[in-house]
Amino acid sequence: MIRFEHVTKRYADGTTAVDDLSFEVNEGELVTLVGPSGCGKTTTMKMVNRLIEPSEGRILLDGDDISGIDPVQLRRRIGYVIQQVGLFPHKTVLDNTATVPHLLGVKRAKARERAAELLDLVGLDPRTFGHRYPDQLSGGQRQRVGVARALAADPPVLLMDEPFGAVDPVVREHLQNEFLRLQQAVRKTVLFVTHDIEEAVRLGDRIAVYGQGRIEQFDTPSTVLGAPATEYVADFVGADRGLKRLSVTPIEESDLEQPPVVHLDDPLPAKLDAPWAVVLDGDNNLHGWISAEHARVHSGTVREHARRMEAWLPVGASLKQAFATMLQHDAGWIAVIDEHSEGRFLGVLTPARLHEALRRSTAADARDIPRAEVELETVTGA
Ligand SMILES: Nc1ncnc2c1ncn2[C@@H]1O[C@H](COP(=O)(O)OP(=O)(O)OP(=O)(O)O)[C@@H](O)[C@H]1O
Repeated sequence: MIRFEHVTKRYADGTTAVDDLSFEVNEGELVTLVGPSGCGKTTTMKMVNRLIEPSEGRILLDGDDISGIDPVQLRRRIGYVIQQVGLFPHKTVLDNTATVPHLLGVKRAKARERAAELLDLVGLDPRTFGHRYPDQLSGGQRQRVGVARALAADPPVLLMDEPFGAVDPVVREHLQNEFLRLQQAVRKTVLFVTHDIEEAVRLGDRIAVYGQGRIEQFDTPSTVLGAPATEYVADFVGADRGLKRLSVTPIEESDLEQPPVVHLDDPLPAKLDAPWAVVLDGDNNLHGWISAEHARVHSGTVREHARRMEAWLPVGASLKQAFATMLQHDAGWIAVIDEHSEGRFLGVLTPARLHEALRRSTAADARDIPRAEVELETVTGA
């Protein structure tokens, strides 16, 4: 979708901001460009919409060399979101959002209708916010308007330059989560510049870690964290990269342990093969749990004695969420369910399994093979 071929940018004063850069962003993919200040991220991005022209090499958009596309035409295919949102101060939020489609010839009423939908999509109720002016919004709300406006012309490509850089960390995380949800719905091809490695790994399908004018590693967040290509990348992602990995590694079904299971209408079991059993209802959905000791000394049905289970997560949630849930509920294990089939119980995740999952995913990423096919022994060297 976006392809850089040996692109170099030298500024007039001799600064080489980008040096022989080649990489490709696939359709519908979100790639984050991350690196320290001055490493060439913004220069890279601005060459895509021809705000900056490369000195050497070429950039292709959907197979077309962009140097042959009229910049105005080109920018219609590319939404652009920057930190200083650049909203028109004298226009309402609704009109700010409707500006581009209106310029492109969409009738004003239709453009406003579309703008209202987009504001809704980015979490701003158009009835509350549509008629406000930019200075009547918080920083986070202004950023959302910026995103809505960039999406208004429905461009296939979005360029985002530190769009959430100016808001406090809590709002920032909120905006990031909203943006991820939005991206799942709209599936744009996104280049996202940030100097924050946390933001890069949270948002990126793949991340490009920049050194001076060059990409040091271009890979999935879990591979960059699990197997940094160079010392520089290892340093940049930080000594706590193991912790960061938790947040980008999902719980998979193959990670789960199968404990003893009883059903609500069963009589209390006199003996269990484990200190506890998971309790399911008639549809095999999670109900709760029961301890073996309790079952041994009482009588009646499971229903009368089962305890509710608070510590559960859907499959696909991150290992970090799993760890947090264990801590929050002071639980030695958590139940994992399939949200897509009305909460069917899939198994449990224990701390040992969590640890295995993390190690297995590092090894799989490093060797580019599916996680389920990696044996733990081959990782630990046992
Ligand atoms: N117009 C210019 N003329 C000369 N040098 C420039 C110009 N614009 C940028 N540079 C230099 O090019 C290098 C890359 O700048 P760029 O803005 O792409 O970095 P960046 O990674 O986006 O940094 P930041 O995170 O601070 O925005 C820097 O050394 C910068 O000083």
